[in-house]
Amino acid sequence: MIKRGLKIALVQLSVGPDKAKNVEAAVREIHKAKEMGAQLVALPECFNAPYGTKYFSEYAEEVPGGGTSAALSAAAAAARVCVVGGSLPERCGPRLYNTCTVWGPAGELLAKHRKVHLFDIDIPDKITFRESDVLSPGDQITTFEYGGIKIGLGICYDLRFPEMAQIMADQGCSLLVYPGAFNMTTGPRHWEVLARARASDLQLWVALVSPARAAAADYVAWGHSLLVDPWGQPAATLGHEPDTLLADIDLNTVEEVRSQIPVRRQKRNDIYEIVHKTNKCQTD
Ligand SMILES: O=C(O)CCC(=O)C(=O)O
Repeated sequence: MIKRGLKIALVQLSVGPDKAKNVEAAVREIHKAKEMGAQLVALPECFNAPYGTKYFSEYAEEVPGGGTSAALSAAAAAARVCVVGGSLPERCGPRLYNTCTVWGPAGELLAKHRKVHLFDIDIPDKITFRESDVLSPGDQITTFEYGGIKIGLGICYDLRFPEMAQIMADQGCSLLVYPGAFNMTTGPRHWEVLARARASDLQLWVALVSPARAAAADYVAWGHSLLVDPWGQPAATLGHEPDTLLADIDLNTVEEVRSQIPVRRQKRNDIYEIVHKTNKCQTD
């Protein structure tokens, strides 16, 4: 069988308060990943700023147009790789978004995804977080093609919404990439199980990319960036230190699982259905 696929790198960056240093580190890791053979390099959620509602406005930039977008575009072009640029706080007029950009190997913007589901939770004595105090939600589902693979994008909390992943699978995705930063409460409980649920339900590859854990940060990320195969099995995983996961996405595995367990054809669309409502309002 001819091997069809893509070598991907998930870069578990250490993120601190110095934006320029964060972006420089990301660029350095993109080049290192390319040297290791990666064709697609993915960064974590909020990779250019500490994660927290009090930081979003200070670190926000126009996307594209800001310095971080320019640096990612230039790095993708110089390394000739596809870069899934984690996420960064985006400023658009009076609004702020949590936004992922994707850059092609000529430095072109291939996709832009604004986090659709904002992270608002309250677990007493553990974690209370309200992104919606400062961020606006995106209103579109985002997919793009690279290296013959259709890829779907979500950001962190988006992972909890199976309908969104289902629509991306229905649109032909074989890989879903979620830059994310789960925490020390929900990380150990849900990070891996959610990735495995999406992968096994939809019979596709799922990649989660976290920042490295920084014990002194206001928000302590769980780490454990992870790739799950279309059987729902972890194919590779990191600890919580800064590190890069390098792995092959094999498209044949998608077809193998889908033909051997044909749930996609066995769905009962006569009794249930998921509907994608395209939203024509987002203009920028
Ligand atoms: O869903 C979770 O438990 C964590 C989500 C999160 O940290 C985020 O959306 O940034």
